[in-house]
Amino acid sequence: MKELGISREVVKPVLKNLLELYDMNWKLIEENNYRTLADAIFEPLDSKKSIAEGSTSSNTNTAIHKKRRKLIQVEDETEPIVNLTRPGVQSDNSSSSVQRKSKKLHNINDITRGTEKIKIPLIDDIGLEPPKFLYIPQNISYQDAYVPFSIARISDRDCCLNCNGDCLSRRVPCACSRETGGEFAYTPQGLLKDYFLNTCISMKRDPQDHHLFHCQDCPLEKAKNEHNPEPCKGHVLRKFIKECWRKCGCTMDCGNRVVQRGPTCKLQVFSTEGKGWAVRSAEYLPKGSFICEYVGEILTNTELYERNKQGRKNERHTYPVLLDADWGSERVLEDEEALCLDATHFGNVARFINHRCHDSNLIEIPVEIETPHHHYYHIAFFTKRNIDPYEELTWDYGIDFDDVDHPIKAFECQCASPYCRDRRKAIAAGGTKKKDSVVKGTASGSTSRKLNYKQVQ
Ligand SMILES: C[S@@+](CC[C@H](N)C(=O)[O-])C[C@H]1O[C@@H](n2cnc3c(N)ncnc32)[C@H](O)[C@@H]1O
Repeated sequence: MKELGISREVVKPVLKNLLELYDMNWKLIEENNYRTLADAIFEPLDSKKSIAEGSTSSNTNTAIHKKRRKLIQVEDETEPIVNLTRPGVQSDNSSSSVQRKSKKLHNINDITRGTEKIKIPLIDDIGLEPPKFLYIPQNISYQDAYVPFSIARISDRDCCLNCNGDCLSRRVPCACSRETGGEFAYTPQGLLKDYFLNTCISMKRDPQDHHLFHCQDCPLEKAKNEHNPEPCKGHVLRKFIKECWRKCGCTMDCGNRVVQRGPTCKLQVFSTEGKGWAVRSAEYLPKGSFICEYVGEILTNTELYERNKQGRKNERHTYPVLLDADWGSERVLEDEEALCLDATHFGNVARFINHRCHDSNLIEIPVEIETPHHHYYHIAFFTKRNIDPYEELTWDYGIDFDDVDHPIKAFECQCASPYCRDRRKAIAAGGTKKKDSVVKGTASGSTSRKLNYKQVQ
């Protein structure tokens, strides 16, 4: 304790109380590197500080937290973190299921089980239920999804067979830059270029200002109401990043291969009060940094609908992501081509990233890697601005909190954004927000309210 700058005078009375409480059993106090003692010292300090700051945030980067983190070393849990429910039965990942259940802290040294190049610890300060899922570093088809990767399906126009080394250092950009207008989306430092990132941010923020594609037979509307679907509300034709791949002559170090190399920053999963598990980075991240992909099972929309139906009564999904960036460009999509990613049972670190309305610090961008056919693609998260160490990483799920028919039911949003779209909270608090202050039409039929958000961007 002295090493942490805690004086004898502070330790002594706490220790005395603990010994009395534990019938002089030293073993209980020594366990986990004197964690009980540390908790007993820090907890009253933590709560005093939160009261003084009027804050209940669990991730406040205070000196106390720093000291405590130093002491509480992450245990190496050799047990797999899975306790997988049988296929088809949803595990409950709603915020209610991730509430504080016991005082036992579930720290894990590396949730990836060595499947990523980096270790991703799970740090529990408050005693949350451990997550029930299996970590996978890459997407995998559940059953019916049609995801054909083949050399023959990549034309010579869609790859750079004759390149070698690093495509970014070529004087004339190669064929793989065509998707991004003849310029690569990445800088030599591996960040997304500003112009590209800013266009993606603007398309997400103001979809109504961009071209919407309307499907003739919208898979989303069919999932909501199979027999009498409403007309398609429109999908934004999203901008894609295109990375070099197997048919390209460049090396794995080529600057146009960022997402496929996997996460590299110091990510951590941590516990929060109210939102369950969350993700942060232990290091500073400049604007345009790649964080991770959204990895999960590749499902057809029908499979997702079936899963929702089965799980509806008592359990909830993590938030599945529709791969709808190109849906409207085809007249009718076959069912096995309308896909989504579901990270409920199998997923990567992205399944822990929480939602924040409008001013989230991450944005999800479609990435073409193995196939030029946009029924299937990757979803990659990039930072929208510079991010300080230990800031929670969030993205806007695009939820329409008013859409009661949506296959995925919205949760009660606790994002704390001044632009929060969840009107139920405002109404419960006696607010009088009117329906006409809402503008329909983001991708996936989600809703966005017209606020002064633009002015703060
Ligand atoms: C993709 S998961 C995110 C990780 C999740 N917190 C966990 O512990 O597994 C989505 C779920 O997290 C919770 N969640 C995410 N963002 C939230 C928010 N802004 N407010 C409340 N709950 C949130 C909801 O339960 C949601 O269904």
